[in-house]
Amino acid sequence: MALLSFGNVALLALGYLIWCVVYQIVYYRFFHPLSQFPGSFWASVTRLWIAYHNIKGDEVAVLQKLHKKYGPVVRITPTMLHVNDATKLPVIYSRNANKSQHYVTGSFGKEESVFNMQDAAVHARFRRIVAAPYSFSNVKKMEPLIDEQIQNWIDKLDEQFACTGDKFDLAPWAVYMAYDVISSIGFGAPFGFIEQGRDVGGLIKGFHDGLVPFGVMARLYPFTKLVKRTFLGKYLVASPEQESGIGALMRFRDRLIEKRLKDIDAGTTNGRIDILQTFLEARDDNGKPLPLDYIKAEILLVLIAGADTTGTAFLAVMQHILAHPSVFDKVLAEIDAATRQGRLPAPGTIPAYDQVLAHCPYYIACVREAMRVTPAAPTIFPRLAPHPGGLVLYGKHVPAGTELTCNPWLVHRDTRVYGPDADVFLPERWLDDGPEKAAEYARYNMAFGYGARVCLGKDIAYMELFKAPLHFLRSFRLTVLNEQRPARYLVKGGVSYFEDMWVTIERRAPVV
Ligand code: HEM
Repeated sequence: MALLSFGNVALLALGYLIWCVVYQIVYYRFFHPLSQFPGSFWASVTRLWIAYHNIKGDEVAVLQKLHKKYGPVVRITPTMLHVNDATKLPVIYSRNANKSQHYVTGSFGKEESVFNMQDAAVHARFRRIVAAPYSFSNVKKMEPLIDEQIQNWIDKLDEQFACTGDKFDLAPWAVYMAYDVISSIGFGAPFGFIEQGRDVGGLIKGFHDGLVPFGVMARLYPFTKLVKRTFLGKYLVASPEQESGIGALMRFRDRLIEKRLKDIDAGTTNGRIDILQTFLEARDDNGKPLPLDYIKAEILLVLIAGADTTGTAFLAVMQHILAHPSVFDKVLAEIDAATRQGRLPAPGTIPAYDQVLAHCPYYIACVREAMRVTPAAPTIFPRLAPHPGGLVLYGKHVPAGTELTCNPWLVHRDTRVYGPDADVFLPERWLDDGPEKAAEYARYNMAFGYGARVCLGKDIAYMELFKAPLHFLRSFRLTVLNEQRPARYLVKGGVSYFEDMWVTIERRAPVV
């Protein structure tokens, strides 16, 4: 009887807990195969270390410091290595590399999209099916839809701010444009961010609010998986019933899909070419339509992956150009010269993608350089070392199944590739270092991810970024209200965004 007293049971439980903690520390620090790799003590024994730095927002800075101290490979969780050598990207992100369980959070709902499918073979099968609407030839067809939203945006800014002289925060306004572009090419109609001049339905705020929980859930995945099996799971898995930002996005998506299905029944889709229609018309390898729940997951991904990221990239381009007066002058001189020579259309018309690419190399270099120095997703993207055999890094064996990751922020600052000024925003490097070096910069670029899982919306994003900031700069003369610090750059859960880019604008005189 005495043996089973409450005190003894509690002692037993405490003893067991202490044994688990001691085992975790001793095994992972001294006996685990990754114990041969350097890093912080706490990182080697618990995932709480990286979750803590992710919440604190200094994950990248801490990793950078560790690499300075220990070299190109450091251990950042008990089972994960971080590599800052850009030339190792093709090895780590090889075609058959599976994603790790870091991706299974439930933050985007129950159903998986191509983004969080872990198995490389399963992903390859689905990616083949859903890739068509993202192909460059399809994006070219969408160019007029993208132009329409950019022009609406410019007109609205003109009416609301250029004509009045009122100051405004460019940060949310850039994201408004990106949301309306995505909804226009994704579903055939803009959400109405530009027209209403506000965060419709709180989607942007909701998305930003969800970033920290998303980052933490991904980093603590064994714990996340465990909780998802309990009654608390419903709070971790996003659903349309939730009041969260993702819940709002899901409801919005469901309404759009419902309406589209009705249009299809009524025969009133009028030959649409948007992404939703392409998914609804897609067939799997057996000629069957894709399950509706799966289409919903892919459409949600378009909303989540495509708007905020592009808005951030737009603002990164602006921030760097504005912070460097010589770059600003050079960009405008190039645009104006191309306009005078008739290589770009008159300022009232948005230049075609091909025109910008052919006649504004310096501007294009600014876009590439801004995305190099300030990537929209400065976070970890873990893959598993291949089965069987694993791989070898700097002479050390990395066992199969080990999590390996790079981070765009850090590989883009690799002095082995970019030289001692890797930290500096220098668009000239893309032009003056010669075509071979530029090809090398492109080869080791991770702004859109890497390898077989590289961003499907890359061409859509480039289409927007090659046009919208350029058209904005040639349309308005800009005054930044806080020249010392044009904007605040925040990283939450591994995703970055800008706030407080206050400016005034006036219409630019036509180029003669
Ligand atoms: C500047 C804008 C963008 C950036 C920086 C960006 C970044 C990324 C990154 C880093 C990944 C890879 C994630 C990983 O390896 O786990 C990714 C994947 C993806 N992105 Fe983007 N993205 C952008 C715009 C877009 C747009 C506009 C869309 C769609 C309209 C989109 C759709 C996707 C999809 C579907 C995937 C998953 C691809 C796959 O796993 O096969 N993205 N994106």
